Amino acid sequence: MKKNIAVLRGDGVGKEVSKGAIEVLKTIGQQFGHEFHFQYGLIGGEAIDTEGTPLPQETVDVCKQSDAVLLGAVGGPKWDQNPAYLRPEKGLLQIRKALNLFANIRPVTTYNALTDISPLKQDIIEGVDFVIVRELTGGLYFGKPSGRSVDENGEETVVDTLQYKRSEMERIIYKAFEMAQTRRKKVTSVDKANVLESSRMWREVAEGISKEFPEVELEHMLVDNAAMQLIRYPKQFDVVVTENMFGDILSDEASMLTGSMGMLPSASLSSDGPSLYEPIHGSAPDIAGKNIANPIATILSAAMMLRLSFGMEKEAKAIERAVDQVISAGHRTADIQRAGKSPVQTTEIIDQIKAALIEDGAISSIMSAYA
Ligand SMILES: NC(=O)c1ccc[n+]([C@@H]2O[C@H](COP(=O)([O-])OP(=O)(O)OC[C@H]3O[C@@H](n4cnc5c(N)ncnc54)[C@H](O)[C@@H]3O)[C@@H](O)[C@H]2O)c1
Ligand SMILES: CC(C)[C@H](C(=O)O)[C@@H](O)C(=O)O
Ligand SMILES: [Mg+2]
Repeated sequence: MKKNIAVLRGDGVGKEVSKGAIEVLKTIGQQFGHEFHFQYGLIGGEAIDTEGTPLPQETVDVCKQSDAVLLGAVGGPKWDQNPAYLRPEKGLLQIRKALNLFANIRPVTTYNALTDISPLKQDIIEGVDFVIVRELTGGLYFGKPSGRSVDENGEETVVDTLQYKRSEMERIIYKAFEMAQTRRKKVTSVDKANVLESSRMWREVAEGISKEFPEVELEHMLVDNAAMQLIRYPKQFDVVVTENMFGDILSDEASMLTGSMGMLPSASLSSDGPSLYEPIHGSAPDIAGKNIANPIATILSAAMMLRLSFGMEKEAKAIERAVDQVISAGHRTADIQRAGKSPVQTTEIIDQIKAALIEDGAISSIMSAYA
């Protein structure tokens, strides 16, 4: 198969981790006979510096012409004091809107080999396997009005608006039910219905859609409780669906069940065009440029791209198996290494994953499973 992949490397570790995903995709292409063409676009801080905007039109065009988009991460202290329209993160929100990436799928799957670095008891995290379905193009991030003003007494006032259309709630909750149908048939809808009107409508919509999926169990959970339950007993979750900002916060928390922010991939699915794949983490300025970032979240995001955008299930599984092999063999970047053991560098673990694909049989074991 021939596929065009738009690559937005972004800032900080975004560049280092996206390199890993590209190299792994190239290896998969060679091994399975696919032609992946990579076209690069600017986004975030780098785009501000060179083009004067966090999302140049050319980048949007490259993405729209692609079959899927791979993104590293944006942001960094250099741009933290910039006005809102010149923040790297603005570019990320704009590309999500421009490509209608309404559904952000964030799978949380723990690796048994990594339970040794968790402060949680092994039986709590072993076998955790759930998905956060985060609404991505609405809510507080996009509601209007938003901004500052000065009232008649000269006092500064600020407003952000949590706004949703019913149809925006319907499509994301529907997606969650569809996914639950193919999994363990449970949807946990997370909201703050004891306070927010938007959450009360969210609950209504969830109840309505659940009637179309009689075999899927629906439960409602308040977001503060959900934050606690994620740590107390994460195995209770199958599909968690929630609005934009709750999903952002809960997924960073959930990443620690897997050991690190550097382990959690994501897919941002479009309603009408190419989808985008990115790690859930940011540009990690504290470790950028040191060759120590964990590229696995981005490599697993590439696997999601193969599965969800290209229908390449075997290829996706081969990557997941290679990652598992490398971690199980004890090769770990600093964020997931045990105290006293020496970590491997970003470029080393990328090479090890590529080697696991080719030499150590991750591909051949997948091929024989499918034979
Ligand atoms: N999707 C994105 O592009 C995205 C996501 C989150 C944050 N950001 C931006 O990134 C910048 C930094 O934000 P932050 O520090 O709050 O969040 P962050 O996710 O960049 O980092 C949080 C912590 O996790 C660690 N970490 C993150 N990714 C890692 C990896 N791959 N390997 C090892 N450790 C990793 C970092 O070192 C840091 O200690 C900000 O400008 C923020 O807006 C961008
Ligand atoms: C950088 C920021 C706008 C972004 C978000 O909140 O969506 C990030 O935290 C993420 O999770 O992708
Ligand atoms: Mg986030």
